[in-house]
Amino acid sequence: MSDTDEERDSMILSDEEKQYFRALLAWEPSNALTIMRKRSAPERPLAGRFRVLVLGSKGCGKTAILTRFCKNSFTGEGQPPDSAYERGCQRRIKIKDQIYVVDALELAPSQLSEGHYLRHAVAITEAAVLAYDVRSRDSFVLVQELHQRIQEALVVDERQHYCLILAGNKADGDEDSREDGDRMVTEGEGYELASSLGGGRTRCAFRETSARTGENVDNLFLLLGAELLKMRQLTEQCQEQADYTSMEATGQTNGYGLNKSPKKVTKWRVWGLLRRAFGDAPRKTVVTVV
Ligand SMILES: Nc1nc2c(ncn2[C@@H]2O[C@H](COP(=O)(O)OP(=O)(O)OP(=O)(O)O)[C@@H](O)[C@H]2O)c(=O)[nH]1
Repeated sequence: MSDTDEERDSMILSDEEKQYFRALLAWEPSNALTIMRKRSAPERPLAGRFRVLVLGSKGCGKTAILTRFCKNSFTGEGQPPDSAYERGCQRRIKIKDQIYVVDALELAPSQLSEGHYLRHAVAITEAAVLAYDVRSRDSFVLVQELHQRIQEALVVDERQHYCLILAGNKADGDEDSREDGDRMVTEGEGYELASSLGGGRTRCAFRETSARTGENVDNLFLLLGAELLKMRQLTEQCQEQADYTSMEATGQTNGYGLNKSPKKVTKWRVWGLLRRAFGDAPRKTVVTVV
């Protein structure tokens, strides 16, 4: 490969972009202490880490969701967001008595217009919160586009997993208040979209959230975390099965006929396992909407 090809393949990033992704990849607890929500639980060894993207249209409440998740506060409707959380935050969560760190990263809508940003962000994360504003039809439409673009950004790797959760934010209109009249997307439409993003036997769900009241905000990340653990376990099992089948096949090449090499047989068996677990997910990736 020539230098020019290499340059084309690699991302050309501005200093600010480099800083952003570097911070994202090397975010150590010491850096995050100032912005991490203080927990009273004693320090325990980490069982793992989840890297989660938070995407959505301008003003749908991405920073507010992160501020609620990491600091358990809300700056107030119409107020500028807490700048400490504009690009992401980090927080520990507990799943089945184990402690995990969530690295949550926000991509600004301006960054979404540049394809390489989203591609790179998807490549270094395992899951995304697709947020929309229940008072904005446009934000709901954008979420569908984002889903499509994430699919395109996912690397062609049969073992890669990527989980999604839909979040219909600002679902805090009081029945008697003006806000409820502002709602443009019903809860039913949210459920419908979530199931269309899944399909087959893939579990489809979504949550309506409110960064203002805190409703379901923690749940978004807990659900994603639990789903990622399941996906990791499944990937591991598939890998083990693939290794085993590969070894088996190497010793019995005669049994597979002319058109099926041991490698192909292994590939099909792995696919069989994934399909059995998740139904007819897209061919290239396993995308789960929890
Ligand atoms: N009522 C209500 N207002 C919210 C909620 N979440 C965010 N807001 C308000 O919506 C506005 C935009 O919130 P942000 O968190 O800045 O939205 P964002 O998606 O990060 O915006 P960009 O970074 O510009 O893309 C702010 O005025 C928030 O106070 C919510 O759950 N309920």
